[in-house]
Amino acid sequence: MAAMSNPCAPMGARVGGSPLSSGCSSSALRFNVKSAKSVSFSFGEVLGCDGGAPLSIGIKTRVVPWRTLKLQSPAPSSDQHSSSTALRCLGTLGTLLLMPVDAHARGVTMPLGRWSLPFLPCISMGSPAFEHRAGRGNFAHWAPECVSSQNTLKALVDEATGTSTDEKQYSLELQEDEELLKKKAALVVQQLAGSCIFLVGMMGSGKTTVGKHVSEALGYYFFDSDKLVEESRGKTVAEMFRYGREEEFRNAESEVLEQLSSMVRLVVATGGGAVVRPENWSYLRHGITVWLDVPVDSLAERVVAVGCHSRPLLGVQAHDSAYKQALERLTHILQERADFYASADAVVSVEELARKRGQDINSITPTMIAVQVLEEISKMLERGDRDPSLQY
Ligand SMILES: Nc1ncnc2c1ncn2[C@@H]1O[C@H](COP(=O)(O)OP(=O)(O)O)[C@@H](O)[C@H]1O
Ligand SMILES: O=C(O)C1=C[C@@H](OP(=O)(O)O)[C@@H](O)[C@H](O)C1
Repeated sequence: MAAMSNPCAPMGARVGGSPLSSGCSSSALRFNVKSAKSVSFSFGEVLGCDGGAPLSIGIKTRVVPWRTLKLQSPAPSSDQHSSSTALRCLGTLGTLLLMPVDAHARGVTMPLGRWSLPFLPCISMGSPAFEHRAGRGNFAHWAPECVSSQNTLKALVDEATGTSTDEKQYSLELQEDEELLKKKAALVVQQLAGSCIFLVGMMGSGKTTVGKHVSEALGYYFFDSDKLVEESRGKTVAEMFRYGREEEFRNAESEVLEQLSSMVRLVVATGGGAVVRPENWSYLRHGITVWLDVPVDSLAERVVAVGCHSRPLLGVQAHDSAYKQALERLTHILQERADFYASADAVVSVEELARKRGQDINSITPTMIAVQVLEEISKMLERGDRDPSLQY
């Protein structure tokens, strides 16, 4: 953003009560560039500049009530774009996340804490480095320190820890999704007639997370096949892989699936590799299989955010390039398995869901995905695609 000398000027919005068109207001609030804090702002309330240094503001993104969030910074070469992005961000209520300028740019993955507010524009104090350096990082590593020239910051932080209008709106939307899930489940549970649901998909696709929502809504039991394998062998998945015992893990996984296949009213999160063994399909076909299809870059962000130690197949070693390693490995694994996943009875494409809802992929919550899982199962059963003799 080197050439963005006065990004505020074209916006004509008000910052701290003063028109921006005359330049950046430094009286409203000054941020220490090293800072990393979350504060809440109302529309056009406060956006100051430190000694005339430009602010850059990331593209507005809907925050998921989940652990990771992808933030994108504006296109590096387009000042115009940055300005109009800034304007759009100002046009929302929300939280502004202040990031150290020299650390990270596009595609930042970070754990979310208290600042899980609906709209999270990402702002940084203008530094050419910020806009032009691609990087990834963990928010927790950034030193939180924020300096205000007035007492404004404290008020803003206080506001951030309270309940904003947006939070209310957001929790309302979450409630609506929960209601929708319950309604959908009440219908689909009849159609299912006790059949189990096996969620398949890549590691990190949300089988466990979404599966719990689906099972709760249906009044089904939930099982994570990895957990059952660990219990049956008295070792973690990572331990089994570490000692070169993938075969032992795969055998245990097949045993677990076989046992589950004779049961009813279950939602099962299968391990990402379960689909590869033909034998496993003979078990999975006792129930309804649903593929959670999540773009590979989102998968990489998620698994890196929670740490790759529990997913030994990724073989991610160095922390500083964890995302890159995970992305490469996941891409490769997906290529090998895509056809297997695609032979599931139903597919939920999170990308497609996001497109239909006009939202960012990272804003699609597990509850929304759970609704879609039931929707796809319902459509599939209505079409009569599935051989009824395969049901339990
Ligand atoms: N819809 C979602 N949006 C954002 N993060 C998600 C979503 N679903 C799951 N996650 C996160 O991704 C990670 C992997 O999810 P998990 O359910 O364990 O996947 P799987 O069981 O398929 O390996 C977890 O940290 C979870 O919180
Ligand atoms: O994709 C795979 O081969 C694996 C996925 C993991 O499960 P999740 O999909 O639950 O991460 C786990 O079974 C094991 O690490 C192998």
